[in-house]
Parts: sequence; structure tokens; C-alpha cells
Amino acid sequence: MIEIEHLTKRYGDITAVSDLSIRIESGQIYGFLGPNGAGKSTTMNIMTGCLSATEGHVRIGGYDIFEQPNQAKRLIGYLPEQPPLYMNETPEEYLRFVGEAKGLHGLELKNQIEEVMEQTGIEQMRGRRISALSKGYRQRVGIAQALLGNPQVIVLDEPTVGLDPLQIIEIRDLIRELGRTHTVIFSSHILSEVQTICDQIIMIAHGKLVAFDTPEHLERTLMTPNEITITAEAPEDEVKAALSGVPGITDIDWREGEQGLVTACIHTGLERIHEASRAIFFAFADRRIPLLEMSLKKASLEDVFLELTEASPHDENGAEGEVEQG
Ligand SMILES: Nc1ncnc2c1ncn2[C@@H]1O[C@H](COP(=O)(O)OP(=O)(O)OP(=O)(O)O)[C@@H](O)[C@H]1O
Repeated sequence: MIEIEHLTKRYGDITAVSDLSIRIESGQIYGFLGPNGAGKSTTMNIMTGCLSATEGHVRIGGYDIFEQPNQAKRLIGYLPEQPPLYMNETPEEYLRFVGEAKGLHGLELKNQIEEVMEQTGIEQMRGRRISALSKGYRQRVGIAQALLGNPQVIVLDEPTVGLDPLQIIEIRDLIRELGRTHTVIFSSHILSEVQTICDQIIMIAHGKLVAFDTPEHLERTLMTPNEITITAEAPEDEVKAALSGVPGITDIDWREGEQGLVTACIHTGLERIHEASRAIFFAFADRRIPLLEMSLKKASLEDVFLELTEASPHDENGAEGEVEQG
């Protein structure tokens, strides 16, 4: 559906997107994840024909966005980070204006406006000025205009930013709903959001692709080890002896325990956390060593994100690499 090939965008000395290649298939929800300044908006602006590229190609449904912009743009609806809403207009007036700009008119325009207002739940607000709407409803109006013209792909740049928790839930539900009938690509720097909504995660940092996978597979294949923390009531040498026969342990950090107690943070192999915790339990039980505490910390998507997007010392953009979470 969308092919991005060797895409590069430079703003003077700043390389916002660097040799990015992605292939997006129809009918899935893609989360575009990356820290601030990673290049998400730049990529989305190029993909939707709003910005030129320095190098590379983008094809939408086989049409080149730079050479056949009209055909390519017809297949894509876009909600930019700051949608150009006309505050003095009502949603209905605004949608009519956008629809006409997309080449719709007459009955078709009227029907489509009704349809997108229903899809985004803004019918009740049709006659109010946009300036009087909450941020959540304004965002819905922005999504409604993206849906006009029946595009196959919907691209949403940070659609939940600045919304309150209830509005965030509503917009996420709307994205899920749209995912049933459209290919949806939305950017975010909120991990939990991307994890719960998307079928695929595209992760970028410093303008480069660092991961492209399902949320589940990304979590399973990351490099961060799992951790098991135990507290046992026994001398340290007995605890060491008990752990020496446990398979799957890659490393142990010994922590200072209270009197008579030993605390250790045990690292295990990637997929072996339960195997290791079961073996630890029985090793201590066999030796009748009281195990007072055992807690598991599984590697999470957050770990993957931090691991893959960590700012490199040679970061040419000077990007901050900060992570915000919802
Ligand atoms: N018009 C511009 N002129 C110069 N530099 C720019 C311009 N637009 C973006 N940049 C730079 O390009 C890089 C990528 O920016 P971009 O807005 O695409 O990132 P982003 O991932 O969308 O970030 P955010 O989540 O903060 O919106 C950043 O270093 C940014 O400062």
C-alpha cells in the first residue's frame, strides 16, 4: 500500500530523516513511535505530500507522491500535528470547505459530510463554532476532514496530544474503529498507547528506523534481560549453593540484606524467566531455605524503546532522546 524507499530529509545541516525504508500493508494499524525530534512529523508530512524530500521515494498505492501527487493524495487522509482548523466556522462549514478542496460537491459532498460526522461522533456539534469546542472535539473535526474523500489510508500525527484522559480514551477507540475499514498510521511518543492500539510498531530514532515489528514480538526479542529478585533467610554461601544448580541464570547481583537475610537480583535469559523462577523455588524448597520474597521484572516495550532509541554520542541532530510516557 505504501512504500517508502531510502527517504532522506535535510534541513540545512540537520538530517531529520535518514535513509528510511518502510513498507506498509493494507488493513493494519501502524504506530509510529519515537522520542521528540526523531523525525516522525517530517516523515508523515513527506508521506502525505505536504513536504518535499531531499532524497528517496514514496509511493501510495503505486503512485509516486512527488510525480503523481493528485492520484497519491486521493488515497490518503491526513491529520497534521497542528490541523489548520478555522475557528470561526462550524464543523459542518469547515468540512464543506475541505470536501470542496478535495473535489467533492453536490449530493456526494453532503452525504460524505454526514457520514464522517457520524463516524467521528460530532453530529451534535455540527452547528457550534470550532472555537467553542473542546480540544477532544476539535481533534474529531480534524479526523473527520481526513476521512473526507474516502481515503484508504489515514495518517494521524500525535492525535492524542494535549487531550485529557477521557478524551484520549475516546480518540483511541475511534482509531481502533477506523482501523477496521482503513489502514491507519499514527504517531505517538506514548508507549502504552501504541502498544494497546497497533498491530505493528515502526520505531525511529534520529531519523533512522530502529525497529519494525509487532508489539509482542518486539518485547520478546529485545536484548534487556529479565530480572528475578529474591530474599532468602540463610547464610550467603548456602544461597549461592542453591542457585548454582539453577539453569538459565546469566548473572547475579548480590544486595545487602538485613541481618540473616540475603537479597539477590538474578538475571535470566530472554525467554526463561518462568523456567528460572520455578527452578529457584524448588532449589530453595529442597534445601528447606525459606524464600521470603521473589519478584519478577519482565523486560517491557519501554525497555526496548529506551534501548533502541537511546541518544548516541554522535547524534548529528543534537536530539534530546527524551521519553515521555502516558
Ligand atoms: N522546518 C524545520 N527546519 C529545521 N529543522 C527542522 C524543521 N522541522 C523539523 N526540524 C528538525 O528535524 C528533526 C525532526 O523533527 P520532527 O518534527 O520530524 O520530529 P518528531 O519526531 O515529529 O518530533 P516531535 O514528537 O517533537 O514532534 C528535529 O531535530 C527538528 O528540530
